[in-house]
Amino acid sequence: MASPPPPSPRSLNQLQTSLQTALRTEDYSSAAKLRDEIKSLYPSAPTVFTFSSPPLPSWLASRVPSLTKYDPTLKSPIPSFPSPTLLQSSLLSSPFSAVALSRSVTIHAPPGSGKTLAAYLHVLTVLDYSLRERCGDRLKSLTKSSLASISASKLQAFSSPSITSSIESALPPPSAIPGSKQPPLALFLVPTPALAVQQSLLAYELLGGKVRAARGEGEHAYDEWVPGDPSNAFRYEGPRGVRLSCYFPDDPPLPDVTDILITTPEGFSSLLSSSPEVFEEVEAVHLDEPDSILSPSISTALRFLFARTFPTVTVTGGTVSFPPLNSLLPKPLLYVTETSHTTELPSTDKNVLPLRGLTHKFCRTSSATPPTLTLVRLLRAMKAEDPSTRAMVFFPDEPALTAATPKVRDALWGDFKLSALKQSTGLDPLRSLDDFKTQRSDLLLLTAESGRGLDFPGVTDVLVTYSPTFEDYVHVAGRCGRMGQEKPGCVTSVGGEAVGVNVKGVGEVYGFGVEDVPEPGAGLDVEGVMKKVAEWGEDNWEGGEDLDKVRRYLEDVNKLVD
Ligand SMILES: Nc1ncnc2c1ncn2[C@@H]1O[C@H](COP(=O)(O)OP(=O)(O)OP(=O)(O)O)[C@@H](O)[C@H]1O
Repeated sequence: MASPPPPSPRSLNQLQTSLQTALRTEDYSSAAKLRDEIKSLYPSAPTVFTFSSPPLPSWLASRVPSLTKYDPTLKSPIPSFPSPTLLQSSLLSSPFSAVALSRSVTIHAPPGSGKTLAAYLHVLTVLDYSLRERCGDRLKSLTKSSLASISASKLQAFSSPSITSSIESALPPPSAIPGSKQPPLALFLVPTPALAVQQSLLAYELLGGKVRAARGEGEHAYDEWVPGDPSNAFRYEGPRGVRLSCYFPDDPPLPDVTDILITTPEGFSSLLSSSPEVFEEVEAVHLDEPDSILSPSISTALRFLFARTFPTVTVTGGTVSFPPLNSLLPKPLLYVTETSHTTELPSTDKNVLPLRGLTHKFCRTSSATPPTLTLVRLLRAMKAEDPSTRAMVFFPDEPALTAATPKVRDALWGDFKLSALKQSTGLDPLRSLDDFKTQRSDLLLLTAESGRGLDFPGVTDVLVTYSPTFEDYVHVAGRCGRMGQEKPGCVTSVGGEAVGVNVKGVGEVYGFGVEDVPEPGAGLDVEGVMKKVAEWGEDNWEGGEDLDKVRRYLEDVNKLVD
């Protein structure tokens, strides 16, 4: 059997994050070294150093670098997007304004490389004229009809962007817009409701909104409303009052005025059958992760839509099967990767991208130890070695996730704060996501399906408890080691022999080696300690720590062994 390939180089995501940190902290000598390292690894990659490059409308070019995000280790917010990633650079330096503005762009890059922002930049550039015209007309008609009576706060609410969603209540409700119907100009199709909400918040901020939240704890506490914050609405020059809607099946009807619709394939199908007129003015369509959203019926519906409204189509994917996509998309196509932009059709069916910079491990569970016990022991060992461990554990489906959650929560009490993302049965999936995102929890249990495309800061470890498809492995592994994270990511598969064979198979296709790690034991001589405790009596026992370990061992056996 072929020996495993050498370990991947330091991840591009990590290098770019370190470069942005060096620039922010004005450490220019490190910045120069990092820039040279990136250049030597990707000599032919097109580079654009700022968002102020020609294809972006000026309001968007100034908005993007002004947005800020929370970093738990710092007192004040830091820029979310100080400069383009290599992928965004590649898109910005491509002839997208000339070739692809009225056609399609496929953006294909590894997880965590900044595809989402790239897609929104592209779609908002395509919509620039129509959005400004629509929003400008709405404001004009409001001020004309009621300028004398309109209050400053009403005007402000009207000219701020808004999100309508049945599952997101953190933002103020949109003010009513009098007058005729204005159906969506853009349709975003994403795999899950959670991802739709996550993306709508990005779009909301790009379009002049600010997601207000008290962040941080103790000495790091601050309110995101910072006086003079460059991302506040006063400095925003783009279209005002854009209406975003996240729509899901069984939601109330879509608001009459919706400029941008973000939905799942199920939401799209349900709208298409109940009110097809909603799609009559669509100028731009974004398909996120085509491999997971394009069923035959969705493809047929989209083909019909493309033939009627001739939209520009933007596709983003970490894994992309090209033949079905190419037969669906309007021509000509532009293919953008981190290192190239080309109109040449990719020669392979699936463009395989390296999963750089991640460590991949396999822990084989013996038949004597239940997998959940091994999982718990692994997580404990990770936390003991590095208290900043933040982990995501993937289960094959919701029943397996639901069965494991209470056991893992009890067993790891005191080690981890746990959230579980149960898409269909959970009480509040968004609450779980928010807890993990804002670092109120440091362990998230979920399924590959519900975790598609979700972005969390600082995830050091991903644990996989089953044999995913090769594509799913790429997606779940890609939840750690993302842009914005300097710590390396580690993916550990836990299970029987078949799980090991599967992950090693993925490694052969994607070019990474898999390290075998031993199953963690109880960490003590249980029988020896029990014997001594029996001899000495519990009250006279002096090896206190060992006794605690024995107690924990017995608790684990009770809770985790079925
Ligand atoms: N220019 C930038 N500078 C700094 N951080 C960025 C930049 N662009 C994106 N990011 C951050 O990088 C992280 C990953 O981005 P994003 O979620 O777009 O990745 P992706 O390629 O869509 O991943 P996936 O395939 O998992 O969906 C996010 O936290 C995002 O905010």
